[in-house]
Amino acid sequence: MTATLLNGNETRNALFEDLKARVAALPVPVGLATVLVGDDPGSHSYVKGKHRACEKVGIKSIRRDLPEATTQEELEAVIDELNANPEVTAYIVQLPLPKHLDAGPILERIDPAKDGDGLHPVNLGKLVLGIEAPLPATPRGIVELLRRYDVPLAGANVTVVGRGVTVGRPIGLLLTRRSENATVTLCHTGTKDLAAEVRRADIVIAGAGSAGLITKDMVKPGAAVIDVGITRTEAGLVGDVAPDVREVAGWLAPIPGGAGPMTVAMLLTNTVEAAERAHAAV
Ligand SMILES: Nc1nc(=O)c2c([nH]1)NC[C@@H]1CN(c3ccc(C(=O)N[C@@H](CCC(=O)O)C(=O)O)cc3)C=[N+]21
Repeated sequence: MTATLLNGNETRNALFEDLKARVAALPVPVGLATVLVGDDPGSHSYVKGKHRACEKVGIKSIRRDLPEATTQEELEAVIDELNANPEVTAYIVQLPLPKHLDAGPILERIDPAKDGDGLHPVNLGKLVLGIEAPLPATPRGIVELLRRYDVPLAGANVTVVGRGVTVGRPIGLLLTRRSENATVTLCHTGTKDLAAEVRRADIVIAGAGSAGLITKDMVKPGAAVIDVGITRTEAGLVGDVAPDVREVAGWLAPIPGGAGPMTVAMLLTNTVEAAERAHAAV
């Protein structure tokens, strides 16, 4: 028995079709901007993917590519410009920023209504409170992927590995909403017995960024396993989930082709929803 593939590429394509129709139905143009500082090859490749996605959906894409030597003040001025720019429905600042820049004040400066990532402090606060707002893109993509494949969520025991702000911290907030009703355990480097926590999970979400951390012996037969821990090596992308896990898992969202494409789909979904909200408000 080998795991059913949770196909993020196919699911993204289906979501793009839906978004394309929603963009076409809006009386106003929709625009997504990216801010990229420096020349990290990984970041360049991700940003390129986001612009390619915009093209497919009919969203105007706007790029602000800045040199490595950009100062905090210069970057803040770009944020202010994008906040004020009526062509920009939503945008993201590609992370990580170069070491001399302080990401916190930059991310807080983004207009929360234009937050493509759903990671602005105000929007994370709204998620805690259950108030509608842009949702964290990767967690939202994971929940959507599980739903599309009918992986049971209500009452499921979910073990999340990794407490990062983009995945591990917020995904529990999504999965424990009444509409999802899962029970969530958050594991991290201080967890006493990681193998035991993973072994009792119906769903494992691995976003620690530690290549091959989740091994076959740790996974309950039939469990759904979502790999979100990208490590770039000479040989290519490696996930947190060891390749032979597919022999025991019931479902597997791999790297590549799982949560990554879903993140891009949800960035665009947040953008279209921001346009729909802005339109409804006038
Ligand atoms: N402000 C910000 N927002 C982000 O959403 C953000 C970020 N910064 N910094 C970096 C991470 C990483 N990330 C990915 C998006 C898509 C794929 C993706 O589509 N991956 C393909 C493979 C792409 C490839 O081959 O490079 C896949 O998994 O199939 C992966 C990773 C978004 N991030």
